[in-house]
Amino acid sequence: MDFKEHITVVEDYPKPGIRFKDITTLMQEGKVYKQAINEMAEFARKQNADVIVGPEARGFVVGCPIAYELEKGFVPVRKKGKLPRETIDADYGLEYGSDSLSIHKDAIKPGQRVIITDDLLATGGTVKATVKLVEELGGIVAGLAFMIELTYLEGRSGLDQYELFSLVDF
Ligand SMILES: O=P(O)(O)OC[C@H]1O[C@H](OP(=O)(O)OP(=O)(O)O)[C@H](O)[C@@H]1O
Ligand SMILES: Nc1ncnc2[nH]cnc12
Repeated sequence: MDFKEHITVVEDYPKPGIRFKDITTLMQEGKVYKQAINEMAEFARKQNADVIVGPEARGFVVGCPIAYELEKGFVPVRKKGKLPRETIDADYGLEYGSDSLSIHKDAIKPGQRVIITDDLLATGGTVKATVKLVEELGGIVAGLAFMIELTYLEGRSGLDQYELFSLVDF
């Protein structure tokens, strides 16, 4: 299936010079969305995932249905201040800003095999902060799965030790 033709490129959003890859048009097509999730879930299954982790907000859009399909748990990584119990935090930068991400301290058990999912890999700031949180809790990062990879931003660099899967390259 050609997933790329269902992704809309929006010029100069949210800032001049950014070509925003909008997955909402792909999500509107039920069969296309399902097929995209199935392919990502297949990767997670092959990596023997125990649990799926996804960063707010678009990481939930891909991570939750993958977890559901595999009958595994889903752990949300949220922007700082949004999780109600004790957290650990990590700062990060992204293509159009910077922020801080949090995970509940008891969300991952040491030795669990974790797949980190998100809609898109750009600079890699978000996924690297998420990897840091998972590893700090003793999780094993068994793979990283994205719908989209912006290869020109080289977000992969520094992630060579992890299995990385993406459905579509720009
Ligand atoms: O590789 P990076 O440079 O870190 O960029 C990728 C991240 O940017 C977007 O999220 P954003 O922070 O815009 O938040 P949202 O999902 O809440 O829209 C996207 O969903 C990824 O999480
Ligand atoms: N170009 C882009 N399109 C959509 N989401 C993004 N997150 C970071 N860069 C992005």
